[in-house]
Amino acid sequence: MYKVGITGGIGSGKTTVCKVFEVLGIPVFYADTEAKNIMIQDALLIEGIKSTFGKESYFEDGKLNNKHIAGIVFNNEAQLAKLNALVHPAVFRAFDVWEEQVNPNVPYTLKEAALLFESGSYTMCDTTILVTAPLDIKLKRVMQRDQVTADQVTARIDKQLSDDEKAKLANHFIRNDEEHSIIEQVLALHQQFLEIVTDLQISK
Ligand SMILES: CC(C)(COP(=O)(O)OP(=O)(O)OC[C@H]1O[C@@H](n2cnc3c(N)ncnc32)[C@H](O)[C@@H]1O)[C@@H](O)C(=O)NCCC(=O)NCCS
Ligand SMILES: Nc1ncnc2c1ncn2[C@@H]1O[C@H](COP(=O)(O)OP(=O)(O)OP(=O)(O)O)[C@@H](O)[C@H]1O
Repeated sequence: MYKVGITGGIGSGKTTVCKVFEVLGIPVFYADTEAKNIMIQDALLIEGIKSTFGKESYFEDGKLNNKHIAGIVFNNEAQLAKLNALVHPAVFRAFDVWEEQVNPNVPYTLKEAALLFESGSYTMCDTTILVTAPLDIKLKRVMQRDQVTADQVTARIDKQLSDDEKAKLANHFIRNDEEHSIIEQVLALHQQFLEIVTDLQISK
């Protein structure tokens, strides 16, 4: 199955863009959401997180204490590396299981991941899309969506590759600012992917 990786900095709008692809019938694997599911379901991972970041990493009802973990890892590179090393391999495995179960008649699948390039998972995709938006728009969107401060958003931005670095690795681009329509850009890319997949099938 042809695999398209999609990424973008915090608040760039990658999830919003993926919802448009879903309307076109394209299955999307949401790595960030999956990471959160695994973090409350996988007993070994839960143990690893508790022993690394403390028992307060979980509430009594088993829910993840996002704020506690975010407060530690986004202020300390070494702690973030530990969290990534615990969570990312489990997310890679979950993607493989998900791919096996996808309807084989769909033309391609999308993998949405905030850290597609940083984690190296782009190497397992056939092509990639980078969603970009100006910094002031990203800050405004995330502060409004998550009720957080500009400093909290900036702490995460600082832990991700810059858009310039990501652009060197990306194959396709979607601009999600106030001047460009996401829908038109998604439709154009969808058409391109359908043509690529058809060409690949003919040359088989
Ligand atoms: C630290 C956690 C608990 C904070 O939860 P919170 O609800 O505040 O954030 P959420 O998961 O919705 O992520 C929002 C955005 O933060 C940024 N972000 C999340 N994790 C990371 C990370 N490891 N490194 C850099 N940025 C990150 C991304 O832009 C992401 O889209 C959570 O992000 C987490 O468990 N992260 C580790 C897993 C991970 O790496 N996920 C991302 C890719 S699989
Ligand atoms: N073109 C747009 N116009 C208006 N609001 C938008 C647009 N694109 C995204 N948003 C809003 O901005 C916020 C961030 O978008 P979204 O959640 O899709 O970003 P993301 O890149 O997935 O973020 P994160 O990395 O934090 O998961 C959301 O509240 C979304 O509804």
